[in-house]
Amino acid sequence: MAKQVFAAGTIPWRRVRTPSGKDELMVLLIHRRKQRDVSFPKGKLDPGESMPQAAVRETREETGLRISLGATLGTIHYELPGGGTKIVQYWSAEVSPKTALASTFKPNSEVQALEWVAASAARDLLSYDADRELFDVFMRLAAPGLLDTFSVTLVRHAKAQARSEDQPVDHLRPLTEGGDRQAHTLAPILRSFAPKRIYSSTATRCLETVAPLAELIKKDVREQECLSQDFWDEGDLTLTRRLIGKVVTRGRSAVICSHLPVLPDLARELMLASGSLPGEYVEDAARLPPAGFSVFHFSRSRPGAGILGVETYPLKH
Ligand SMILES: Nc1nc2c([nH]c(=O)n2[C@H]2C[C@H](O)[C@@H](COP(=O)(O)OP(=O)(O)OP(=O)(O)O)O2)c(=O)[nH]1
Repeated sequence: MAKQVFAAGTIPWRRVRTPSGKDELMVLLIHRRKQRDVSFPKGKLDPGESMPQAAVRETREETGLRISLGATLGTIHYELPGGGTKIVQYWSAEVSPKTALASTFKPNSEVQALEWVAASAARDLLSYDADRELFDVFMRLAAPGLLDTFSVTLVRHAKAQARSEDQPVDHLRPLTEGGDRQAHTLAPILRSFAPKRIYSSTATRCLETVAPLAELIKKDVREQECLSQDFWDEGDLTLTRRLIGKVVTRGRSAVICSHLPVLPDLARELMLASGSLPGEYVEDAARLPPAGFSVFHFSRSRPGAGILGVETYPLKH
């Protein structure tokens, strides 16, 4: 099979007030020294690194900006001059005034200059067709004002020990050693989406799955009975619906950890709370292996505009 090279990146954006008092959307372009081209920040994955982590790291290395990931923009593909295909996954990334001020960028051997340009002028400045197609996806979100996004990530707990004589209570089963490794692998990946809240089923295997994330981002885990399998078995979704409604209305990124049978209902509630179109994508996003997760993106100002994108990660560790 022809060589495939994986990379990840972002389209950093911000709004700037013009002298006439209007907000203008700006995007960040990078001018690379060696390639003499104009593109967006991105780069190859380090060994064992996930796409979301690489996108955040590469953006920081190339621009000095500490961003987190917004809406998924999908992947672009192009043939490399030396043979093989490059596959690059992108996200939009909002750059707040504080983040922009804290940039540590200095022209270096790779990136010669950074250029904030009006989004209306950016397309013509890009060097490559693939980047122009990516930019068109970005503008399809920007034009109707859907760039300010938040995400809700549904996580299936990591691999848990089977019920045994030592631990006969399902609710109290801990993670296996491998499950614990999965939980630690998950934490920095989930951090890429900057969750502000972590909700979990009260089951030990779910709490242990999000514990490393909670430690990493210094947030408490909000234990929710309604996310547990025991509660779900009783068949009343009233509290689950209330929780998902609250998360969507709040409009801030959240991680929710639960169990395989509960996840399809959580995904469906996300669909209903945001007035999204039904479809197989909802069930697909809930069919997760242990420690797998799906990130649902919504508009912050108009969550009722529906799910803007879903990305699913079956964690292979
Ligand atoms: N960035 C980019 N490069 C492209 C595209 N199409 C295309 O032929 N190229 C060429 C330019 C370079 O000669 C070659 C490799 O560039 P590259 O940006 O993918 O790879 P790189 O190793 O320089 O950089 P990186 O992945 O570490 O960021 O591919 C495109 O759409 N985007």
